[in-house]
Amino acid sequence: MAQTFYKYQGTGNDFIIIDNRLLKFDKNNTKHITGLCDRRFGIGADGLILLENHDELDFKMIYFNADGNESSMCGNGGRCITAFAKQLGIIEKTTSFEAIDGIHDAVIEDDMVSLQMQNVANVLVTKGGLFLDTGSPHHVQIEHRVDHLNVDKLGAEIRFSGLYGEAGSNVNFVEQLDDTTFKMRTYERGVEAETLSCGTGVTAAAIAMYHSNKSSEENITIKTKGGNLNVSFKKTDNGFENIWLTGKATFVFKGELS
Ligand SMILES: N[C@H](CCC[C@H](N)C(=O)O)C(=O)O
Repeated sequence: MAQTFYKYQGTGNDFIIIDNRLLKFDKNNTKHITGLCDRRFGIGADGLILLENHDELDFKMIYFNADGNESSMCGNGGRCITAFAKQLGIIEKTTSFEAIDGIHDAVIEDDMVSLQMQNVANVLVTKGGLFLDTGSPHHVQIEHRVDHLNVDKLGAEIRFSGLYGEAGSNVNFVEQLDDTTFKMRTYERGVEAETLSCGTGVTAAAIAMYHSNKSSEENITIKTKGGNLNVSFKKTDNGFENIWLTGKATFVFKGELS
């Protein structure tokens, strides 16, 4: 029987999402996942997400980058799978689900989804910027103007520089607009190109801007090519807690895998 797929986008970060509660999808077929994510020979997406059953929670999220490899947490994907779970009738307005970095709560209101992110204990100084892990690893550096940057080139140089070992890191370029607003572009590991937004990256940038005293607010708006995202958090003695990533998550179309 053909498998149905759903295409979602969260502020321009786009995903193929599949209801895999019957465990029929071959997670080890990297070539198949890469093919589905290919923008010419396949459906086209930055990543592929599986929704599976969980013993106690509403569902489990499994995330693959467009390179076909299972990856670390995807913030925009977490927002989109929440909207997908509502579309399937698994949840109403709130949920708790498990992802690779732990348990996430989320709240959905119309097409806006707020996703709680894992706490962040450390923000490290690195070559040219800051490094932190918000469920995925992120290099964050401040630029005067991000619009004119060659993000694919600069991002790849940092991502493959060895600065972050074999695993590498996502790379974020941030421009300050005012005390609570920043513009940002991201080179995404595993997509190996600029994406229109990156949820864990936006979260990292907001925290990095507060950490470096560029903002004094615990509620920051990040403008990305794909749309605006909001990050709220609480600074505590243990770092950053009660971190919420909020933005639109939209169903685009559904189809059948051949
Ligand atoms: N490419 C990332 C995972 C997806 C992150 C991004 N799509 C998000 O919304 O957080 C990585 O390999 O670390």
